[in-house]
Amino acid sequence: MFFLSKEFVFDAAHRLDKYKGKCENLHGHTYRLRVTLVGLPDEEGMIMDFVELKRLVHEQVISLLDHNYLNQIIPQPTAENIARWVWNKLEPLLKNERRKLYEVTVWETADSFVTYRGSNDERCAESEG
Ligand SMILES: Nc1nc2c(c(=O)[nH]1)N=C([C@H](O)[C@H](O)COP(=O)(O)OP(=O)(O)OP(=O)(O)O)CN2
Ligand SMILES: [Zn+2]
Repeated sequence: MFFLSKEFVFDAAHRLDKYKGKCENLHGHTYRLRVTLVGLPDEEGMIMDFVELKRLVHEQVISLLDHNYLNQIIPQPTAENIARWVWNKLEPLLKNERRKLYEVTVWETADSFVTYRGSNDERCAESEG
């Protein structure tokens, strides 16, 4: 099995509702996003063409989030909720008979990040973003 990843960067503003601290105030981050697929190469030797993955993630995610106010798009936009939102956007578009989305990682700062691997891993009832 192969794992294929591509990373992206976007800048956005957010605030965390009911957060007791500085993050309740409007502020921004340069977010980093990593999308990872798992699968087997096709006859061209690719799980997925990096060029096509870049196009898809830009179209479905980056173009919506970059230089935007995340609270207008994702309720309570923590790194967790952003990662799940990205997963929900991309998962149906990436799967075929040889590959599927494996994980989504969102860095809020250089040393703070969350990885999401889909609803099978979730144990809590949550509101979908
Ligand atoms: N589990 C989570 N915890 C926090 C999140 C989150 O998304 N998931 N988000 C925040 C805030 O957005 C905050 O901006 C992040 O704060 P922090 O990690 O402290 O980042 P800083 O760069 O501001 O850290 P400094 O050490 O002050 O430079 C909070 N928690
Ligand atoms: Zn923040």
